[in-house]
Amino acid sequence: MKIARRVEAIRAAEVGAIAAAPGDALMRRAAAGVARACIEQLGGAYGRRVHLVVGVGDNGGDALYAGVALARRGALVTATLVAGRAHPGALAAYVAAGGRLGLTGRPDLVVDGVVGIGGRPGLRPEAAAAFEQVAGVPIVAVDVPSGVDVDSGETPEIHVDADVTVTFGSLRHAHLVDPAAAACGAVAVVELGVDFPAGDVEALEAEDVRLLLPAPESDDHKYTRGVVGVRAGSVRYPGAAVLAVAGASVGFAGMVRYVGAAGEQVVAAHPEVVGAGKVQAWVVGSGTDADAESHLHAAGGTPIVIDADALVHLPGAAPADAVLTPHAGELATMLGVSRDEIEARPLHHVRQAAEAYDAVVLLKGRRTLIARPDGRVRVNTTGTPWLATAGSGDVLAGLIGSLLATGMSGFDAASVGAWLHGRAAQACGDGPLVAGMLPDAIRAVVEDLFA
Ligand SMILES: NC(=O)C1=CN([C@@H]2O[C@H](COP(=O)(O)OP(=O)(O)OC[C@H]3O[C@@H](n4cnc5c(N)ncnc54)[C@H](O)[C@@H]3O)[C@@H](O)[C@H]2O)[C@@H](O)CC1
Ligand SMILES: Nc1ncnc2c1ncn2[C@@H]1O[C@H](COP(=O)(O)OP(=O)(O)O)[C@@H](O)[C@H]1O
Ligand SMILES: [K+]
Repeated sequence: MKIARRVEAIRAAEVGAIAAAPGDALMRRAAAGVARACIEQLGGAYGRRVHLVVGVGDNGGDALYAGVALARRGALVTATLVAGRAHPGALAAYVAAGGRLGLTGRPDLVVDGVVGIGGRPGLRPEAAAAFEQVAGVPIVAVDVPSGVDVDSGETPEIHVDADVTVTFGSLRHAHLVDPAAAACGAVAVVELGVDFPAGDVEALEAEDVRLLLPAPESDDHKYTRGVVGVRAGSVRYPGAAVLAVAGASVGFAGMVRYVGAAGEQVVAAHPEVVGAGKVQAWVVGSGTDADAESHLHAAGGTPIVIDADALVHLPGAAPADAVLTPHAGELATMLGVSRDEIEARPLHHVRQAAEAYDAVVLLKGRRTLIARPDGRVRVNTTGTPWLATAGSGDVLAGLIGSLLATGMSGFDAASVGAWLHGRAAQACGDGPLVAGMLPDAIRAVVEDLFA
């Protein structure tokens, strides 16, 4: 599990280690990790031109000590001190190692050491100008891309867009949560040997998913494995029914039931699907059009995935054990704000919705977020932009429903479902895909996990 923590928790955990380490030892260790990432990015150090953009705090100190390590390996290192001064010890070591001040020529790589966890969102004009001078050159950010809001993952002001971000000891929220995560590029964590407390934002990895996935026991039968019921599709959108059922039919539940206007199309595509009856979980809403409200009421009180058209028919709180699966536009309608506001502050809004509806809320996007009413959040890090295709959300709703039917909690079902769905898109290759390809790919991903 990848765990991201708040700045305050990280600072508190590091106090002891900083006091115990002699001189700038911790900073030098952090800087060694930054230098390694630069060398990796450049394919070597000797003769490469690296430019440091340096702020007044310890973040700038990290950048300068990284410059020392790079200069010792034969790189030609220059630095702009955006406030005209910098961490004294690091600056002295930098100058002693042959590092120069001021920019000369076009560098091969830029190191962003303006601010880290001590920074306020935005860049002062001198910092912004320093990056403008080297526009288009790849950037390695120290700790976080300067200018992002580290705890909220928001980017309300101008900020650095990095290719690689090197952080220390623990991920911060900005490394996982969009839009800040999109500004980080690839993220590497340098170990500092510090113990951190639990965090409230996390991301599943393959091994976590494998451990959470349901697998049938030898004495199971189809009813003990769980039955999922799908109320999706309509005369206008029969395909949504077929896709939601396809997502529900990847094989986790023992049986899939379908109730709705597209029964013929569903059975033609999935002959094993049966009609109304008892279920352990419902999936309601994908493509249900005007029938959404009646389906929502008819589904009643089992664990339930509420998707698409059904979301707007929820009264104040959702039914018990509900997983709501809006995209940004749907969440905007539910919360009475604009889509732009949701996209600018997804972590804030997904938590607000989970609390307001007293339900697990999965907000779809590049970095899908899954929130519980108590504020705990999982971020999905699998997927490709090709997944943004009509009907892929229907498959996801069905898949989550089938996991719920096996007895998984809503939080686990939603986060495991999102992980598999995204990994399946990656397995389809770096090229176009249609939603109908996902169910087979999900099966192959699960087979790989269990192999
Ligand atoms: N705490 C630790 O254990 C370690 C911290 N390290 C580094 O130390 C950093 C934190 O250092 P600091 O606490 O000195 O804080 P920062 O270096 O992140 O920035 C604080 C300084 O920048 C100024 N500042 C704030 N917002 C600004 C803005 N938008 N534009 C320009 N200047 C701004 C502030 O006035 C302050 O002086 C971490 O991000 C990390 O890079 C590493 O050396 C590893 C160890
Ligand atoms: N830029 C992106 N990168 C990766 N995945 C994305 C991106 N945009 C959307 N997705 C994913 O694509 C799916 C789209 O779902 P949704 O918007 O409900 O589509 P539909 O309603 O057509 O089924 C979601 O799983 C979402 O997380
Ligand atoms: K930085």
